[in-house]
Amino acid sequence: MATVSEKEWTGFQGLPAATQIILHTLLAKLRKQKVDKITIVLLGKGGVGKSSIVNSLFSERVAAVSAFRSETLRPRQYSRSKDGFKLTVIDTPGFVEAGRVDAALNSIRRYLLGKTINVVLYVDRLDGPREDKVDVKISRAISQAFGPQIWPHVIVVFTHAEIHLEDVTYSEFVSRRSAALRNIILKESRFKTVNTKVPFVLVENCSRCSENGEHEKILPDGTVWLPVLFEALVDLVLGSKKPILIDEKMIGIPKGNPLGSIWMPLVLLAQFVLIWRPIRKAIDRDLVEEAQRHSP
Ligand SMILES: Nc1nc2c(ncn2[C@@H]2O[C@H](COP(=O)(O)OP(=O)(O)OP(=O)(O)O)[C@@H](O)[C@H]2O)c(=O)[nH]1
Repeated sequence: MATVSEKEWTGFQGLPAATQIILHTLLAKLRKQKVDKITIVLLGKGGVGKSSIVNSLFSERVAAVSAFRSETLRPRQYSRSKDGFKLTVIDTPGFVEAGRVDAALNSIRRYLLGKTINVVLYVDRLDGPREDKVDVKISRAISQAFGPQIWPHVIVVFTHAEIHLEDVTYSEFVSRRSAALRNIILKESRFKTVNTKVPFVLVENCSRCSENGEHEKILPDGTVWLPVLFEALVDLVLGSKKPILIDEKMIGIPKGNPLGSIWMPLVLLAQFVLIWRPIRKAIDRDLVEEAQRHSP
């Protein structure tokens, strides 16, 4: 059973004033379109910063984070409300172990069954070596687990985005990394909507991240990333992407065994012809013989 906590979005007040102004504008935009709630699901490998994103989004330490062990052993749902708007974030355990997609993905999709979501944040680290083969497996697994229709709801989030490079500029590095992952997603997802690009956002969750004069966290190129993340969320939600219901049809969890329902009458008929009819005949024969033996 998931832990559900729904509280006032108090962390909002702790955000830098400039960020609050942008978020107020975004909330007004949502209100205008009569959107009073957004549900986000975080997916990705273990230790890439999913729980830290929950904390960054709420600007409050709601999810446990550890550098040494996985704190999210099962999906957990957090909600915060502000001025009639409710933000729900579902944190999930990493589903890739030693480069392989593991059973955690199955438990995640079962947890999500019956839930309506707006956005999936597919999280990976920007730093570190590229693992195209693993990215292929993850993209394929997400498509198989939720169906290709999930992809228009996905934003790729690269964490650990405060990196300092020597041989290449920051923007070049970011565009190479994002293009590589996007291409993999487009190829593996069977998501072929023309002109659709999977959006991506850069995030730096570290509390020691560089700041601008307004105390907003910034990336090496000066981007204030938290408002950019919220803008991407709102753009996706308002960009005619209706919320998606994770139902049995979508995730392919069968209600029963269809093969069983086709074959069962034949199995019963075969049992009747091959087993019960001969037994019944033998019993009738025995009864006749028994009656003949006892007759005078
Ligand atoms: N420098 C830096 N550290 C980060 C960032 N995001 C997360 N971390 C650190 O990475 C470690 C793992 O972060 P989590 O948020 O627990 O990662 P997770 O994906 O939720 O991990 P699981 O629970 O194993 O799935 C923690 O020590 C975080 O402080 C980031 O953007 N930059």
